[in-house]
Amino acid sequence: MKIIILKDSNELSKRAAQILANQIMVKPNSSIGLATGDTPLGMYKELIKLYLNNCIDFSRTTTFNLDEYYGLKPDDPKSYYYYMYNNLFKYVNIDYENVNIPNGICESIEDECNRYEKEIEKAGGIDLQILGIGRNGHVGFNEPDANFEAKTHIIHLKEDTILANSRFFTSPNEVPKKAISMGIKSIMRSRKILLLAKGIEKATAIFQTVNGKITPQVPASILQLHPNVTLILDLEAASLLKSNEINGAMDFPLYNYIE
Ligand SMILES: N[C@@H]1[C@@H](O)[C@H](O)[C@@H](COP(=O)(O)O)O[C@@H]1O
Repeated sequence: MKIIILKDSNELSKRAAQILANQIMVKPNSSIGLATGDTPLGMYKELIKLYLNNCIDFSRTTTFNLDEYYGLKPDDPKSYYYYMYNNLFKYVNIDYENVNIPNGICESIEDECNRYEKEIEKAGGIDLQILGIGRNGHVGFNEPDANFEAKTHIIHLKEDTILANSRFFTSPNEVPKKAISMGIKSIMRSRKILLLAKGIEKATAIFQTVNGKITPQVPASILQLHPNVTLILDLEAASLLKSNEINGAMDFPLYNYIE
């Protein structure tokens, strides 16, 4: 694991956008795995700026979103389709043919999950997967007690996730109880992974991800087994990491990574 600690979320967003833009510059037909939530919003803003400055061309890029709420239509303002459209896609030259987001209103969940995995395969796998992290250590919507062998599947959301995500809804009751999410196996097959975390409420999950034992109770801990993972953290999310506790996760003492 490579860990980059930056002083605030603006710096985090800029750095993440630079890494993503570099991936597309080096390989214009890259497949990029995208995440939603509050954390990557700044990165999407930075990507739009880079696009408007002619620094990035999305025309040959394929995207795969990690997840979608089950039961929400794409035009529902709470859906992840709506989020992606309004926070990135409508501002850049992405070809909608190349945009993939699980269909939250599919007739058959099984068919939809199989279809999604086939699309990832057809695209040649994911080159760079962006991840956020839940405060309980979930990635995508792979909740604690995760099945590390799972590909795209339906997930029953935990109470903590429903509560945490209720900030985007008018009340916790409105938050869908299920979601379709790429599984841990789908995520672990990505060639590179970039996990972003900011804020003190992510500090424990980050500590466990980097330093804890690999366990389905902390789904993100499986990333310790991935050969090419970079964590970009702000100071608060990194605040529980201490250089002498990091178990070789970093090549250098922590302070070398604070920029
Ligand atoms: N399914 C998403 C995750 O992909 C995201 O990482 C998490 C954290 O979101 P935030 O960045 O808003 O804390 O929220 C949701 O549960």
